[in-house]
Amino acid sequence: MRPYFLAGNWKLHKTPSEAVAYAKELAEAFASVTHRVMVAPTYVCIPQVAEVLKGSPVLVGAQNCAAAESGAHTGEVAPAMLKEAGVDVVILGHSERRSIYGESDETINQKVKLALSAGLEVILCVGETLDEREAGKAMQVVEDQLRKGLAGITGDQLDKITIAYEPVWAIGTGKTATPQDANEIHQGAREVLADIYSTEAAEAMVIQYGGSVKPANVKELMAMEHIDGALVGGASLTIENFAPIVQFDKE
Ligand SMILES: O=C(CO)COP(=O)(O)O
Repeated sequence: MRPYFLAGNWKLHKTPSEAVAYAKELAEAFASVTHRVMVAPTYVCIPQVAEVLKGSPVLVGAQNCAAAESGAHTGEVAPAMLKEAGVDVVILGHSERRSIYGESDETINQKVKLALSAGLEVILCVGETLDEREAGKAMQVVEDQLRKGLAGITGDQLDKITIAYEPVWAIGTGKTATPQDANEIHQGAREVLADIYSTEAAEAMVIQYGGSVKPANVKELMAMEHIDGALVGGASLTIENFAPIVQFDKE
């Protein structure tokens, strides 16, 4: 059985004081949570949020990292710096990093390698745009992003990697892929992973769905065979929305 992994990506939201107050609510709400849970604040909030979540099962995420370990990279934060600041998991290859900041698969692959060597876990995001979906190329895009993002990553590193399938057209739009459509891509992604690594390795990999996940649709998404969790944006920003998502199977 793959463990469910529910993650919140706060994107460009919450000041340090707001983040700390919210982290306290999360620590209390998820003190005895059974699934894996993570929240990813902005860089400046990480040390304080990590302090609040110390001893809690809620993992600390970062939304990005530098593609270098140190040096002349103004404005960047290196994976080892994140690790020391209390980060457990880094989200890489998010569609907003790809589209707004022009990150290529090669840069993302470099980040994946550096993050793993710094002792961080990685959530590697993949997903097609609306044009690509309408052209019938969704699976092809996802396959390409997986192969390039994981280039040079060995089978024994896979337990530190989660894949997040986030169709770009479903992010922040209120449009969700149907559970069946999402499951189909997740299954295809698992077949790609089986081809690169092995069936056993692919079966063990956690694949999250992301894109307008909310309390009202989380249950049916999580019921699908190949959907093992969620990467949540907007609905991860309040306890009212995030708690029922994380505890989707609680009566
Ligand atoms: O991009 C996302 C998470 O990384 C999804 O965002 P929304 O849940 O706001 O659609």
